[in-house]
Amino acid sequence: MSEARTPVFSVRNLWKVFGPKAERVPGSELAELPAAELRERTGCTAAVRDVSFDVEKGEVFVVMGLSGSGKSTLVRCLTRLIEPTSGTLAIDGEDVLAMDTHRLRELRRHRAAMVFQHFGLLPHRTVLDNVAYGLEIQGLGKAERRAKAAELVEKVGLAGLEDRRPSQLSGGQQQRVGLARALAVDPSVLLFDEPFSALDPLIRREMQDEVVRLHREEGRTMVFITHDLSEALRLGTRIALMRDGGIVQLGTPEEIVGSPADDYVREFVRDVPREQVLTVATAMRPPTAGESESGPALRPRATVSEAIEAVSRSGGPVARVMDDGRLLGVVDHACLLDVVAGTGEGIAAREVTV
Ligand SMILES: Nc1ncnc2c1ncn2[C@@H]1O[C@H](COP(=O)(O)OP(=O)(O)OP(=O)(O)O)[C@@H](O)[C@H]1O
Repeated sequence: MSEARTPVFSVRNLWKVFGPKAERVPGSELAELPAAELRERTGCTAAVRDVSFDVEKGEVFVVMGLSGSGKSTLVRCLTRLIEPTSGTLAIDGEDVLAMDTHRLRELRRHRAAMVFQHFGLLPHRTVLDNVAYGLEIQGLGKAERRAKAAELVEKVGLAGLEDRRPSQLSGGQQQRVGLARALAVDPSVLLFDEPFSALDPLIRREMQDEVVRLHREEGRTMVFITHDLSEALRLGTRIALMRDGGIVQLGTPEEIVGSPADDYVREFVRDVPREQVLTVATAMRPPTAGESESGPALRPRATVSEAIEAVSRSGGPVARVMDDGRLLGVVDHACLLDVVAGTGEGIAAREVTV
């Protein structure tokens, strides 16, 4: 595998079982038991069950699921804040389970920085010093770390508040300090544990925009835990949907909403406005004679909702899906309505390579 393609995290057959003699569960017939029966017979809880995935460089990998599905345990296993029971785990190709204490500390400080829901700020330090803290433990000189911290404070939109203490900030502002502090060490991956769930909806939205912006501008790799489906759909390059410790589906927002893997996922995404998630690349069909000449042009990533607007504004029968001047297909009223009504053939049947 070439270096550019090495995943940031590579996780295979990972288990975390809490309880007495936990290591006897993975791979045995106990592993097949439903959660309640396993608990009854052994006193153990399988918080993470045989999970495998890669986190690719530059993606926002969302871990989503209801309370108790195993999200926090899984993400804490990635830096061994929780020790996995079995399986393999690598960061940038390096075996995390083989790391000694020193190397692990280095991993958590420099390579995989965590942003928590409870910001974990130092109450007696100013905003600037809280951000500089991560650099202090890295051994940077005072002037250098204050300059770098000031830059980051500005980046997360807190310029002017450098000298305040955390208690003098709103929840959203405190969360921005936490984010700036995590960014200060320039980690290869940022891990977010439900960072915005305590914030009110407007501030939460602002923070989500901040994550989208960071991702777009810096291509940061992020692992983001949430139990909120709309947050997952908004932020995720891919989403791992967890249930009872296992991943029931891993895919793009469009795949999860357009082709749910089973009834559980289908129920989970039932109320999602499909036209806002599914793209014209999914909805389109081949053009018939004459259709390639006119009609508004859309990018393949345009949502069905945007296509509906374009078609209705143009008054014509179709919109064309174009990529770099190349016609990929067209969408007409019927294709678009199929998506809204959920009566289409589904992504798998229709998928067109773009
Ligand atoms: N230290 C522990 N000892 C025993 N069981 C635990 C421990 N930590 C977590 N669990 C159990 O593991 C399962 C997964 O918990 P986890 O906190 O990972 O879920 P979660 O999806 O992050 O939930 P939430 O959204 O509520 O934070 C739950 O059944 C939980 O009770």
